[in-house]
Amino acid sequence: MNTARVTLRLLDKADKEILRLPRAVKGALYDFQHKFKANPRATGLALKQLRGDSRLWSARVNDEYRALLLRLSDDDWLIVSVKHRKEVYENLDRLSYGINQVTGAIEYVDLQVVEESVLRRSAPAPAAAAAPPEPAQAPPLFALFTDQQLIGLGVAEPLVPVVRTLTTEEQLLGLVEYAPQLTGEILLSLFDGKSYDEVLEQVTAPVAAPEPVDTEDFQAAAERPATMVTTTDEALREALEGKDFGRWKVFLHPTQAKLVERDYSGPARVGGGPGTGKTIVALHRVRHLVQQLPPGRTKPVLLTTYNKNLAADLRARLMELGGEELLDRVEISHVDQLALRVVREAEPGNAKQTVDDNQVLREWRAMLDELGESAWDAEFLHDEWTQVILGQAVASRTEYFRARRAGRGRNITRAERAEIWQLAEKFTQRLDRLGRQTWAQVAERAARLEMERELRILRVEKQREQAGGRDNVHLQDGSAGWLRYRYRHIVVDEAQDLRPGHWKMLRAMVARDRNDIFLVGDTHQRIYNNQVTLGSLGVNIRGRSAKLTLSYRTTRQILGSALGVLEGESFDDLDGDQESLGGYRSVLSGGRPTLHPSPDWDSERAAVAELLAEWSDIPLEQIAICVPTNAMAQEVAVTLARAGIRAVEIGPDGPRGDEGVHIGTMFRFKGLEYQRMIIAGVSEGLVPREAVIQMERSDALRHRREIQRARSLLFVAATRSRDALAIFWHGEPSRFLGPLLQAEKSGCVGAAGRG
Ligand SMILES: Nc1ncnc2c1ncn2[C@@H]1O[C@H](COP(=O)(O)OP(=O)(O)OP(=O)(O)O)[C@@H](O)[C@H]1O
Repeated sequence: MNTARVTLRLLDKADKEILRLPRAVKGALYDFQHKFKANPRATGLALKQLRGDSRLWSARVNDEYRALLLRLSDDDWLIVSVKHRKEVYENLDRLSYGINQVTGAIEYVDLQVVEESVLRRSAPAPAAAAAPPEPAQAPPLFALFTDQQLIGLGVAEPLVPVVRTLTTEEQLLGLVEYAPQLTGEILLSLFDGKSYDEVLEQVTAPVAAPEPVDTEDFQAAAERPATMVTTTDEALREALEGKDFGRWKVFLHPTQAKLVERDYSGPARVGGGPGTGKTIVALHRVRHLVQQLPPGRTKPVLLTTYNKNLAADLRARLMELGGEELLDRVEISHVDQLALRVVREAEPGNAKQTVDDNQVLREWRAMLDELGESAWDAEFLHDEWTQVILGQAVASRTEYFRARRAGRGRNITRAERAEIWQLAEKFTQRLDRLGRQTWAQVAERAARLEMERELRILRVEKQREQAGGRDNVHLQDGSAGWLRYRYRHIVVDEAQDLRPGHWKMLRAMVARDRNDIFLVGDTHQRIYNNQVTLGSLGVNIRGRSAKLTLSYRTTRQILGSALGVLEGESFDDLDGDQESLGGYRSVLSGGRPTLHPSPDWDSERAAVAELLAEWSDIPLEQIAICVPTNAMAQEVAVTLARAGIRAVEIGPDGPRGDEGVHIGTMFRFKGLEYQRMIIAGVSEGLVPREAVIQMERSDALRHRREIQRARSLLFVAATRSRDALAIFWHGEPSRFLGPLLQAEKSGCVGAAGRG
């Protein structure tokens, strides 16, 4: 059989129509693609060119349904739609396809389908999300822009007349559902108030074709990342299987695809707001790197992140993406585990217990109490020790006198440094005596060990070079293993929360070569105090930094409110410069976040239980409740139990059970995602904590840093939700809710379910 020569692809958005097909037709479509690939001209398929059109063909899926295909070249075919037999020939003039001049992507538009979708939404409906109430005769939405401007931004040309008819947000959403991806992004950005220039820069430029576009060359167009297509059977089968079929596996956004496939001359970084698919990009990048490897049985690619939970999630998703075959070439490990392994490998006798930050703080407090030392607080000393002394691998008192304390808060005198040094030394000895070590110590130790190892590797390489490249130099290290870099590529997720020691360790684990380190992260979501400048840690990302801006998770309404939480803060880019969320957007729409004040904590919990009862239309596991403290999480659980609502707490290792609404502190929600989300206890004094508020007078810099961290925590919590977000508080609302409350007062926030 000559199956290899036929290529059959599926265009993004065609799957939307396909999902709506009757089940039996989906099954038939799956069989169809096999038959088609075996022989497109088999009589049963009745392949024929549509009247008067050179590229559009139809083929028989079953008695009733036909696939519409674009013929890209001889035997390269693209499914653009699957329609009922009767509809295929009726509206041929309403079908339009072409290559977008701006992006070079293949676009297919069925005007009939788009117009019907707009019309469906034209019925008078309750006022939608961010829009002001519609006047009786609303003006066209895009009257301010000329056709040429819209087309120049990348709007699909055949849709421009329909765009002209839109007067409401609902109609616009109707169009966006069936329009090519870029058209939707552009129109929603303009609708949300962005200027022409902003859209050009933030939406169009990142996906514009770098070369002049030949609008007749369909095969070249199919290969561009801008054309969102899939080819494999597996992907098509997934697409046919159901609603939640994992589009992330098959239809990367063009900006995502470019980052996945790019060849980088060194370390590269991808930033971007929550839900923009950074993790998805990291997973695809891993697969891409593995595909470039020579055959073998080793694991030269490391995929790492900052905690156990997230690492387990990465493993599960990578398995989904590429199965065992992919996992066989990738080591997945959370970064602390990796560091601990390095330390244990070097010190097999090290049986120390590694303790978390809470335990260490308790130990600091105990020591200060015993010493009768009241001039210093445990948190300050712990941070100073971890970030300055361990973070910069400060080895002596003299070095500590000279150490940089950038971003560390209040200035300290030389005499104070001497005191801190002495206390830190005492503390280290105390931990040693107790047979304990902290994760920061482990990271620093691992970094040192790996850096020494790298030096040995470099020395050997040099000797070999001097020996004229002959391989007669002993390459063995002390443990008799071959001395070489541990990995060929390292991919890091949630990079914003790694410690300096982690970065130094990772840097030394991989040769400084092309595509050595690929990291994704968002500093707006940094929830630990690990601010780093990657350049100073040997990870030079300058000139290889990019940003994703389209959220696939949250609605525009939730995203807008979440951004309000960050108002007034500035954030770094992991490398000493500033980073913004400019261009951050979504094409998903839904209700506005709702605000629920209560007089006290008891009534707030009762109100939470009431809302949950209203939300009984979806499984409880799709809902989460996020609160500021562990104690509050437990209290909410008790209230819910009394109301007969099942709940599970999220611990450090994930949810502690299978059934029920998830409850946890804000720290636990990183990397998670829910259909609906409740954030409770967002009161002043809890978010931010009273202790942080008090710092304003005693330590202004630290106060500012902690305020930023508290904002980030709330931002992370608010952006976990896909469809609905409800914010509860009692007493005075958190200062971070200011912009939301303001918006509500001025009528820009919806009243649904307001408490
Ligand atoms: N190209 C895509 N097609 C469909 N869904 C996508 C795509 N990219 C991402 N998603 C979905 O968007 C959601 C968020 O993706 P992901 O977790 O990778 O985002 P993130 O940027 O890492 O978010 P966060 O910073 O909040 O952890 C996931 O449900 C993912 O499946």
